[in-house]
This record gives sequence, structure tokens and C-alpha cells, in this order.
Amino acid sequence: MDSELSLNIYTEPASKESAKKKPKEKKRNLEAEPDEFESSKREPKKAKRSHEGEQRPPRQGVTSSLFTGTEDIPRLPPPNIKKQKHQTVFSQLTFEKANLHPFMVKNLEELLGSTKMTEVQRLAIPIILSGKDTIIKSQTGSGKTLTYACPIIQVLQEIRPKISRGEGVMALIIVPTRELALQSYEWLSKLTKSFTWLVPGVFTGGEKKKSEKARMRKGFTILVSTPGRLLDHLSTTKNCNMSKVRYLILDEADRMLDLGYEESVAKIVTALNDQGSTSELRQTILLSATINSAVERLAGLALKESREYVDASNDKEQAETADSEVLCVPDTLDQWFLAVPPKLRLVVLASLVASKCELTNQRKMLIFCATQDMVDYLTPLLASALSQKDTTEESSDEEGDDEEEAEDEKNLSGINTKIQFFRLHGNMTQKERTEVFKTFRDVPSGVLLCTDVASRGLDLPKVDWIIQFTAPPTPQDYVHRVGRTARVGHKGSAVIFLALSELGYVTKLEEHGIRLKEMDATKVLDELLMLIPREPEPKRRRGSRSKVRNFIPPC
Ligand SMILES: Nc1ncnc2c1ncn2[C@@H]1O[C@H](COP(=O)(O)OP(=O)(O)OP(=O)(O)O)[C@@H](O)[C@H]1O
Repeated sequence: MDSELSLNIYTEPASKESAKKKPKEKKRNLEAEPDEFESSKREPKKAKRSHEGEQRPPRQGVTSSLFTGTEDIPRLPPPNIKKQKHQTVFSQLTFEKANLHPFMVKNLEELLGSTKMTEVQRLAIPIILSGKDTIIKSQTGSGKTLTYACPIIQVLQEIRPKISRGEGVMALIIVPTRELALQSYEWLSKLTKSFTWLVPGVFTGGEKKKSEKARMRKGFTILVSTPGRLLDHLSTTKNCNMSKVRYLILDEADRMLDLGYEESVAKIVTALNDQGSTSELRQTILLSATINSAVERLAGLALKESREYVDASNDKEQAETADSEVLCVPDTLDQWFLAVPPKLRLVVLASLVASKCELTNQRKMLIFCATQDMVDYLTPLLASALSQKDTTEESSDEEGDDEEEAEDEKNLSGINTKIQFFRLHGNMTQKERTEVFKTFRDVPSGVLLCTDVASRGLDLPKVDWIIQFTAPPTPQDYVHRVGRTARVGHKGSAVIFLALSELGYVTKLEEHGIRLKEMDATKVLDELLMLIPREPEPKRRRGSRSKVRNFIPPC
């Protein structure tokens, strides 16, 4: 069998007709598979781009070495899913039924455009209101923030005489990342709008400690903080009064452990006890999308023995060990894997981004990378290959080049002229991180390249595609990454790039009840060909470059 991936970058993609005629082979190369991936969606786009009636002249092209000598992609055995876990997101109960203050119910209705509680909210809010320590497990994007925020605010606003901010912190919320701290703080600010005497505040590493100290002097009722910065204040800030903390929330507990915060949380709990907020007087709530023995250990540090356990997935049979845990992903999530040989990873990534973002102007995408360096490398690379901004900058540098070359550049860079690229990782200044987080959250479309700093807890509305350019260490991490889309009942898609040697990852996910469909890399590359403007190729001068060649090396 021909083991070459013989995609010719200048020839037309094989038509559906001809693809169908090809006999099926046991093993396949990237050319042989009939389109399974989004075939119905691709048709209209073909029509849009095909300049009807206009035949593209067949180009006797050069086949880049990128596309030759490629390994065969082995067929995977059929999926072996024993258990699959589905969780209904919304309950039939409204917030009104949870005995929340009418102002808060009205506020929620305006903010969310809905009055129905999610399943985890329906189950957990009454338990939290009853005053019991609680462990809450629920899938990503199921509304865990409001699950703790609503009952806390409900109880605090009822206290008479009214609480004053000078009395010290009454509710302490610990979250693993700065972005999540800001996000939770924003929700608390919105929910306390009608109860002006409850003052929320936020501490995050990377902010100026001096200004945080000044704000602390004025006082907060509800404080959100990352563990490191809170410990710092507890040991150095005089006015850090935690003696009256009656709620302690440990949000994204599994992530907190991954980041090595177990010891910090233990020290915070000790500091609270020392200041007089003992576990008997305090109600502690731990939230996590995955629960394993390490999370249970963390719970043991802070929660009372007599605690409630809320599992919104309601799967009582589930074995709660890290190995056999059946993980829960939203039903509205479409999941794929892409088996890609290393040398094609970049061009397939560029094709996928270009084609998905070209299909609609309202596309929001996250690309997860293994390292900060990878994010820093890929962001300008994709931007210069696919977006107009960099091209314009580059064209102005090349002022004076001959017209033919400028025209050529313009044509080939016209793959997509609107995609905005962003990057986010832990080695950026806090100011940059906050700016990127807020801007990306608010833009209607864009592509954010990030490390796992964005994998947990972040609520970025309207993200409809997650690309994992490198596989995460564990299936639990996979669930958190894909959890940035398909939130609260919305639809979303996720694709993970795997080298041929990594295909066992698909089986590993199946052991956890997660089923991935295969996306065909050739079809993805075909999409790129269709996006390249169909002008006849201008005569090239020696030394001239094209955008496509920026990411497809010359043969
Ligand atoms: N009852 C509800 N009705 C409609 N939208 C809701 C409801 N509850 C929460 N949401 C929205 O759902 C989104 C996700 O909520 P949240 O970030 O709290 O989820 P999560 O379970 O903490 O997710 P993750 O595990 O990823 O952190 C938010 O935008 C929030 O506004």
C-alpha cells in the first residue's frame, strides 16, 4: 500500500463523488477516507467559495515534502464505553422556589435571562442554606458559582442589625487562579447590587499589595482570593480580620491541588481557626468538577465530619477513584480527535482555525498548548498566516516591492481577514492577563491561545470550539479543558490533536466514559485549499514569498 500522504497543495480537493468510489482500505492514509466530518456543513461553504461556473485551472503543482513519506494512520478498534454519564443541566425549579430574596431573584432573572435553576443549584442551595458543610461535584459549566454565591448572600443580607464592612470578612472564597478570582468577584458584585451594605472584594497575586492593604483597611464582607496572596495578607496585613468568617468556600478544589496549594489551604484554615473562626462556627463548602482521594483529603482538612455530599450527576454506582472515575461532559458537546503526524500538525491547526472561523463571523475558539513558549510561538505565527492585521503591517514594511508581489501577498493572505488572536498564560503581567481575559470574554469572535491557566473555572461566553493542540496529562484535565465550551446547555465542539503514538489516549478517555469521533486531517486540509482565493497564480519572481509557504515549507 502506498504509505505516502500525497496531497498536492495546488490541486483541487477530491470531489465527494470520487472519494466515494475509492475502495475502503484496512489501514488508511490521509487521502483515502470519505468525508465523515461535518459533510453537511461543508457543502454551503463550497458553494460560497467556488465562484460558480468558474473552473479553477488545474495546476501542475509541486507536492511539498510536508505531504510525502507520511506514516499510515492505524484504524482504532471500535469504542469500548461501558458507562457513560449524562447530566441534565437545568432543573424545572425556579430560583424563587429556593427561598431567595425577591430582589436577588429579579436580579438573577435579568442577568441570566432565565429563572430556572440548574440541577446542581436545585440540589445544593437548600443544603447550603441549612447550614451544613458540603462537598459539591458537578460537571463543568453547570453554574457552581451561583450555587454557593446565592445562599451566602441570602443569609448575610438577612442578618440584623445589618452587617457593616468594618466588622471583617464574613465569607471567604478561595479559588486557584487570578482570572477565576476576578470572575467570581464580578458575580458577587452583581448579586450584592441590591444589598449595598454587603461589600465584596478581591485579592489576586500580581496586584499591588499596597492598594489591597488600603482596601482591606476599609473592610470587605465577602472576599475572593487566590491562596498564595491570601496567606501573604494573613501573615503581614494588620487589618486582615478573619475572626468572623462564617463561610469558607474552596472552589475548583481539584485545580487547587494540581497547583500545589494543599499546604497553603491548610495554613489558611489554621489561620482562620487561630483568629476565632473555628470549624464549629464556620460552614465550609468545597466544589469540584472531579472528586478523587486528594480532593477528599483536602476536604478532611477543612470540613466537618458531618458533611453533605452533592453529586449533580447522581451516579451512585460510580467508583470514586482516580482510575475508574466515570467523567461527566455535557451532552451538548461534540468531541473529536485528529490523528496527525508531527510534521503536519501546524498546517492542520492553521487549516482548522481558518476553516472554522471562516464559516461564521461569530466564532470563538480556545487553543490549548502545553507550554507558555508554545503559546508565544504560535500566536504571532497563526496571526501572520491567517489574519489581515499582521499582513497589513507586513505589507507596509515591504513598501516599494513590485506590484505583482504585493498582489500575490494580498491574495494568499486573504484566507481570513477578520480573525483576532489573543494569548493567555501565567508568565504575562497581571495587567496583560486581566486585559486579555476581559477583552476575549467580550468580543463576539476570536481565537485565544492559552496554557492550562485558562482550563479551569473560566466562564468565557460563546466559546464554541476547543482545540487541544497538545494532550493534557490526565482525562480529568481533558474534561476541564473541553468544559470551556458547551456551558449551561449551549452547544460546543472540541478536538484534540494526537500523534500516532498517542492514539492510546482515545482508549484512556473511553475508560472514563468519554467517546471521541475521528476527524479526518485530509478533510481539514481540503478546507484550507478551498479558502485560498482562486485567482490564477501570478508569475513568481525569485525570492518572492507567499503566506501559504510561511507554514508549508517548500519542497
Ligand atoms: N440557572 C442558570 N440559568 C442560566 N445560566 C446560568 C445559571 N446558573 C449559572 N448560569 C451561567 O452559567 C455559566 C457557567 O457558570 P459557572 O462558571 O458558575 O459554572 P461552573 O459549574 O463553575 O463551571 P466550571 O466547572 O467550568 O468552573 C455562567 O455564565 C453563569 O452565568
